[in-house]
Amino acid sequence: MTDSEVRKLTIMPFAGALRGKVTPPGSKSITNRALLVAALAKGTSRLSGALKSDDTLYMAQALRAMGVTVEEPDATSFVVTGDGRLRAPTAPLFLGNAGTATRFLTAAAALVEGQVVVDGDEHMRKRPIAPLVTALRTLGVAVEAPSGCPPVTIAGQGGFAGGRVEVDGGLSSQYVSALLMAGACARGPVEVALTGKEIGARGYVDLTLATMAAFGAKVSQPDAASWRIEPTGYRAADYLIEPDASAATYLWAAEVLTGGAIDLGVPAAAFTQPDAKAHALIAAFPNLPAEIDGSQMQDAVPTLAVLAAFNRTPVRFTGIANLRVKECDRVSALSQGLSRIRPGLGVEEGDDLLVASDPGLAGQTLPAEIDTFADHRIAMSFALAGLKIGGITILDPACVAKTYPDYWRALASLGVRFEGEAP
Ligand SMILES: O=C(O)C1=C[C@@H](OP(=O)(O)O)[C@@H](O)[C@H](O)C1
Ligand SMILES: C=C(OP(=O)(O)O)C(=O)O
Repeated sequence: MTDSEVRKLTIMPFAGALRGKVTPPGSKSITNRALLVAALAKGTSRLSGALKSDDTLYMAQALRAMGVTVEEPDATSFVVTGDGRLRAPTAPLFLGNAGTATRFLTAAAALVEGQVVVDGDEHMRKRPIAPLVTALRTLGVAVEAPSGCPPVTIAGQGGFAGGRVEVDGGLSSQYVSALLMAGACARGPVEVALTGKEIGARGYVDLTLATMAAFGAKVSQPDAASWRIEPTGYRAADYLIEPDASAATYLWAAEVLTGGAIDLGVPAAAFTQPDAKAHALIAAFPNLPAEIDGSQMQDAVPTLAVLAAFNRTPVRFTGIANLRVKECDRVSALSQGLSRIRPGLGVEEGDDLLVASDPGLAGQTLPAEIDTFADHRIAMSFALAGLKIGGITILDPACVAKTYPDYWRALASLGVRFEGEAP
């Protein structure tokens, strides 16, 4: 059976405690940042511990299409050789549903001499990019995105002068990261300022700044809502990418749900990514707090929401409005999936998600087909419910390839069994 033929996967409940060792793959966020800044550097950079998945392979492929040499000597390394310039690709850049690749390359395309079309799949074509387009125009970049979503057409003029730009990072912090990374290659200093004080997940901007610094960029922060980037360009570097914290949340949750012990090979405190904050909450299970603000650990919300279904008391998720513009509308997908298990288990209240917990769900058989809406995080989080409830079937399980192609193999290595062949 090929991956595309695997339409559904039923998780067999796991009676005991999950034990074993699973190393999460490399961080998607850091891999795609490092690939881009390495491509903008002069010389050869070796990225190790990298993620190889749909999102990072789309980024690598797009960089190759712009004249950068990106080699893959093994399953977790990229060797990137550039001459400090990106060239105009001969065809549109197709980036699937990779938000990072799409937003980061939209800004970097301003450095190209010639036209670049940034496009994605039907899901990406519904994900907003207008705030980034507006910001790039302020910097004098000729850019069009008629629908407010990809495709985006950039008429690159080989760079831009620099100056001050305001950007609304409310819907996505990736707009800010995109401007920061491209900013180091402008002809003069760039000041990026937030229009509001709010930003979806500030930790991702910190991740951007850390990667930029590792490749020689100089960024100062005049105040909490603005950054000044010097026109240094990037220096090639060897860079070790840490494991993916969002991927780790499924393993942490599987551990507490089954009372097991899974060795991730890296302590939670060692992660620098925002989702590592979820570890402390997961460790509190089955006594999760009555309210969880998901704004600073957004990609961990699906994990926490499914875990919350087994908590002692209900949990309200707040600060998650922008989950509606991720790979799918995650607020809706989570409430629908939970309510398929039991009506009313997940309820939307405005942009909040209310999970009506019930520890008694564990051990029951409640057949439910979970529509993943092609969203890897919906697939991976609802698989956790299947560890405790009989009859949980994940539709389109191959969608995990976006960020964690080995997910089903990782669960199987811990002893989890499936009905249907795992992709
Ligand atoms: O910068 C990044 O690497 C990311 C930022 C977050 O998105 P938004 O900034 O769009 O909320 C996160 O959900 C995404 O998976 C990765
Ligand atoms: C939101 C996500 O991805 P992206 O925005 O990078 O497509 C995610 O991985 O959960």
